[in-house]
Amino acid sequence: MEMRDRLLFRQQAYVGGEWCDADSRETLDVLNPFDGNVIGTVPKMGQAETARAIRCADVALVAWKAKTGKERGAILRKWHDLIEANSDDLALLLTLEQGKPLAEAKGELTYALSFVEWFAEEAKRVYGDVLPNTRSDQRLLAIKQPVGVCGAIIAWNFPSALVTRKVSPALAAGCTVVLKPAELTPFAALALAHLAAQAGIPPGVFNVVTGDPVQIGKELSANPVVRKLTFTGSTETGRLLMQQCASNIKKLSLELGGNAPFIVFEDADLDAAIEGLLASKFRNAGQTCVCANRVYVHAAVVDEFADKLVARIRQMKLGNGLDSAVSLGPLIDRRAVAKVSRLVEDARAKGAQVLAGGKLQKEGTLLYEATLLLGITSDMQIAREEIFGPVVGITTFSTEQEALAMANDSPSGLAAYFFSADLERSWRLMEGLEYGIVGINTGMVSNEVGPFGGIKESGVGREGSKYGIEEFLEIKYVCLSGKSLNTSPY
Ligand SMILES: O=CCCC(=O)O
Repeated sequence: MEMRDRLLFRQQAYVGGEWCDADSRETLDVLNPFDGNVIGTVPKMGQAETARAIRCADVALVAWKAKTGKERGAILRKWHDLIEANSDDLALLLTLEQGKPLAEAKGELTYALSFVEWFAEEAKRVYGDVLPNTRSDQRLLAIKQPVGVCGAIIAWNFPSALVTRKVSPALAAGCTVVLKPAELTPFAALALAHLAAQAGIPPGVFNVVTGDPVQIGKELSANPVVRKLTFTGSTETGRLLMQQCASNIKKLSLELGGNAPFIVFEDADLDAAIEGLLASKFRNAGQTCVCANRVYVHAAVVDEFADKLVARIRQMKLGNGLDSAVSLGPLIDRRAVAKVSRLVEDARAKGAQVLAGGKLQKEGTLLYEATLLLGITSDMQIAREEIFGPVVGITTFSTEQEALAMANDSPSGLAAYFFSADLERSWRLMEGLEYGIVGINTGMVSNEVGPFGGIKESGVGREGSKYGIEEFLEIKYVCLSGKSLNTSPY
């Protein structure tokens, strides 16, 4: 399969409107997770190049924030249209570097586009407020202004959608951005930067630096010119970035790990629950922060649920994402395989039944089979850790209180799901779940309209939605005082 426009395959970083190499000329190899072949290389940049990109973003900020929201929105709309026109190529690139099946890669592009479209429109809807006076010789206002230069660091699991979910609201608000894609999946972001340039996003407004995550992350958090850092990735890295940003009290948005409970009550539509679980759990081979992670099924229906689920799991085809029959791609790297294998082996050793999968399809590959484990208990590692792989582990419960207590027994608080036909129970559960996102009778909650984000150790801030642009705006309170204001004859 070939790309129609090879120019989208950029192997240099994009800084201040120029395509450039690392000062050292060093590069990093990017591998196809399906076969381990090198797809290409990107510059191994560090602190100095990041500082340069920040300076470019700072210079570009003056003119970009001076544009009206409508003008910025129109440029974002052009970016949207170019991404749409090139989405087959972009999806191909995504499958090559990330491994997800091509149909899912196309789905990710649609999802990525939804954020650009949404924030192109939101750009013109940034309102302030006229506040009630406390004195008759004063007038009070709250106006909203762009935060300034923003750093963005994204994960490897959604290399396109995470770019647009962060960059579109930032640009819409009038901020400029220096983005670091994941070392494992940099090409999607570079292709999007290429299209941004074509769309007329001015030099320096959107910069992409590739390379050493530690050095780039340190500079983006320590450099005082960067006024906000937005990050998607692990809780561990989020905690470190939060500490680094504390030195200059930088504004932060963190989309961190989840450990989503998925509860199936005895009154649920079991077929719908199975479809919901498959959609949630096996999206991107289970490598999604909102994936169902701990599955709780009521004792009265667990056997029927497990039987039906095994049948559906056995229909899944694992392999090369470019093969149209494949519904499950490889894991991202050896570390991911090691983690999934450790969790499955620990559960098996402690008595879990393996009803499907439970191993690599072939040693030496990253192809981990869709797996179903029954009899998960709280002493097993899989009951506490985020799996980030195609493994369903079922725990049985008997009462609503028990299910809710187990669901909330986690330091994470991103997404939670449950299936029930009982309206009052649904309302109770929705309120009781300590999560930023709740899916009721669905396993798919992500879209541009819903505020995406977590509570507890899953992060701070919200992305997408009407709230997403607020993360890139500061409120300025204005108090205008004047003697003639209270003597005005009008
Ligand atoms: O894993 C992070 C993003 C997942 C999503 O946006 O649904």
